[in-house]
Amino acid sequence: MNIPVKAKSHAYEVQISANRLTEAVKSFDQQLSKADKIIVFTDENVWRLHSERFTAEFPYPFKVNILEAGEDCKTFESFFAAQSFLLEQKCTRKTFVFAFGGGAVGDLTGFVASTFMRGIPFIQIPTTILAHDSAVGGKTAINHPLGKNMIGAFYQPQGVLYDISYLTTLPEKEVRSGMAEVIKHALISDEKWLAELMATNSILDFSQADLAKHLEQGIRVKASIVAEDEEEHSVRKFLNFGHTYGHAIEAASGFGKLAHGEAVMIGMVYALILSERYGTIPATVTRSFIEFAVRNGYSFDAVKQFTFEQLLDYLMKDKKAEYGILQFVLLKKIGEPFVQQISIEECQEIDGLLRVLIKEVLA
Ligand SMILES: NC(=O)c1ccc[n+]([C@@H]2O[C@H](COP(=O)([O-])OP(=O)(O)OC[C@H]3O[C@@H](n4cnc5c(N)ncnc54)[C@H](O)[C@@H]3O)[C@@H](O)[C@H]2O)c1
Ligand SMILES: O=C(O)C(=O)C[C@@H](O)[C@H](O)[C@H](O)COP(=O)(O)O
Ligand SMILES: [Zn+2]
Repeated sequence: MNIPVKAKSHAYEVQISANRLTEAVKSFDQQLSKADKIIVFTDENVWRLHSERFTAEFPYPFKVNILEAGEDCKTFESFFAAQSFLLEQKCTRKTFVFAFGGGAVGDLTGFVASTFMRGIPFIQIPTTILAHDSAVGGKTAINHPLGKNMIGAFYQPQGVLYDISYLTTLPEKEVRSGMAEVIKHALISDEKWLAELMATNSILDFSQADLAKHLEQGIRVKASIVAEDEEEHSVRKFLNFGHTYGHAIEAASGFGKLAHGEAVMIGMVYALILSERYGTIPATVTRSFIEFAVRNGYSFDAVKQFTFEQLLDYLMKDKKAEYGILQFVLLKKIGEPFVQQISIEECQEIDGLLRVLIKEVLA
């Protein structure tokens, strides 16, 4: 199954398959056979679990750069070390880079590729559910201690080779994190799809076929938005649903403590409460959404660990903010996102409502 991503700067495909990595990589033979070097970036966990299989399946000689796992690889230090690695390996503009891992590996690798000698080609080989989102659309970045994804570039991969048979080793926490972005794609695009997800007994143990169906649907939502607005001037903001408050919680917790999707889930509840006020989302929907989240093991404990004042500095660094005013992605109804400016006073009020609601639902 190939899904086209017609980004303005560069069109490419997401190839979704199972147990077909060799064929997928070979589909780039024309470019790869001309490369002077092929470098694979991965992380310590992915490499521990999959190096043998990957090496057997990858059809070209390559050198590997093993990164620290998780957000620890999205740092200035890791960026610098990765550039040093490429220089030490005598890489040039004829070098091709692969990102074999989750969103953290993909974000770091993409940013390194975008800046090494002002840009060398890279391909994403995602290994997490979450990466159905992160590997597509060309947002690349590292974190700054003061804020999430603060330094980065829009830089599209040459392709995305999503062999979902590599997902079977994911721990439950990462399945949950990844499914949060699937739920986000449903919330911003399709009421029926969201209802189907919410009616599922557990979203953590889909069969491979059902999971593939949801991932494909999520990728289609993302691809069509990116085709319309690659650099987030308009509709791409919708993909940030739940991220303004979510990123603040994620950054305040210390990168890597909460998985990205776990934080986004909290942020999506915050955005739903705002959507009751500015859209037509009934309060009952927000409540059943929290119940659905709790049923599937999402935790809201992180909210209690911070005061609104502690979150505010991070909130204000949201990249959608304009002239010091925060912009939230909200829903008129499920599947109909829009962007709304919200004052700091109102943000604080909603933060209070979120805390009360969580307490009530969990009681
Ligand atoms: N660029 C984008 O558009 C975009 C979109 C969403 C999220 N993101 C970013 O992506 C990152 C989150 O991505 P993620 O959740 O994939 O995280 P990740 O890359 O940190 O992976 C999560 C954990 O799972 C492990 N892992 C990866 N694949 C595995 C496998 N197959 N089996 C077992 N363990 C495996 C990793 O080693 C890591 O410990 C965040 O930094 C977030 O900001 C970017
Ligand atoms: O692709 C996008 O656009 C997104 O916003 C997808 C998000 O899921 C992702 O977490 C993204 O990295 C957030 O971007 P940021 O600009 O808020 O850092
Ligand atoms: Zn995200």
